[in-house]
Amino acid sequence: MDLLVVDRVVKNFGGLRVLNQTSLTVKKGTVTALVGPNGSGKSTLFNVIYGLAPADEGEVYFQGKKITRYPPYRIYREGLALAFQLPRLFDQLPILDNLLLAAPVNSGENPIRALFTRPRWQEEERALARQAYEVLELLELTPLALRPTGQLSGGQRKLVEIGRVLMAKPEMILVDEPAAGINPVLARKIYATLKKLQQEKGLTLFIIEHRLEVLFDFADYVYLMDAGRVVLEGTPEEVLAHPDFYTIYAGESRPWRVL
Ligand SMILES: Nc1ncnc2c1ncn2[C@@H]1O[C@H](COP(=O)(O)OP(=O)(O)OP(=O)(O)O)[C@@H](O)[C@H]1O
Repeated sequence: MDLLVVDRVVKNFGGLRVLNQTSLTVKKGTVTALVGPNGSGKSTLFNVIYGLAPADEGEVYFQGKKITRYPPYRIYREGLALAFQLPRLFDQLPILDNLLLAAPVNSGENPIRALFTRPRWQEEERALARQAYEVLELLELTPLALRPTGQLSGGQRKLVEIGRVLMAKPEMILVDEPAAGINPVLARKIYATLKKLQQEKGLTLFIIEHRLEVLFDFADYVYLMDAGRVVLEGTPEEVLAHPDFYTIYAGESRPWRVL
């Protein structure tokens, strides 16, 4: 089943056409990769999908519903979340609090209602704490739960950002460069965690990444973008074996591929 459908999307910035009739689909329960040279339009496509930049033409559908001109908060409520490349976290607060603050609004936050519905919001708070600890466990961050988020490494911050997004129990997450600036061992750990989310929680992941040597070991399907268009697609093996892949992607032959 196609969870996300991008249909002939056009996005212009001034005189520059950044997305040029971009079309692709993401199947439910897959890890799908979006790769391409710098400036090919990958992040712009994520911004259009997530409602941060309105499309000039074309449509975006999520679970069969047209979401093209929805604002981000409505898209989030529909079950599609974006994990930012530079995590937006409260550095003074512990990891646990960052997760609790990311949870959808609950009845205890309205002081008048809270006065009359105490048992209910207390139970909600307990359920949220249980959920936050489940997320921490899944990301193997439990020992750091009470550590101020500002003290974490870049890779750990990315995991907390993914945890923050998981608190909304999304169907699908757009992840922009989870391994950027991260050492190879931690990059692999982040991808192993993402794969675990797919396998254990049935999550669908759509990931932009330049670290192909890590990404392609975990992806089920790959789209290669160039100048605002999808120019190649298939399994990682099919895409890597295509004679044009390296020319389009890097303009040279496999310097980064560890065989
Ligand atoms: N808000 C904006 N205003 C003007 N131009 C923009 C804006 N956002 C992106 N662009 C331009 O759109 C083009 C595509 O940018 P985008 O960030 O989508 O590419 P990308 O494929 O994600 O690149 P990278 O791999 O380097 O992150 C670039 O030429 C960029 O300068």
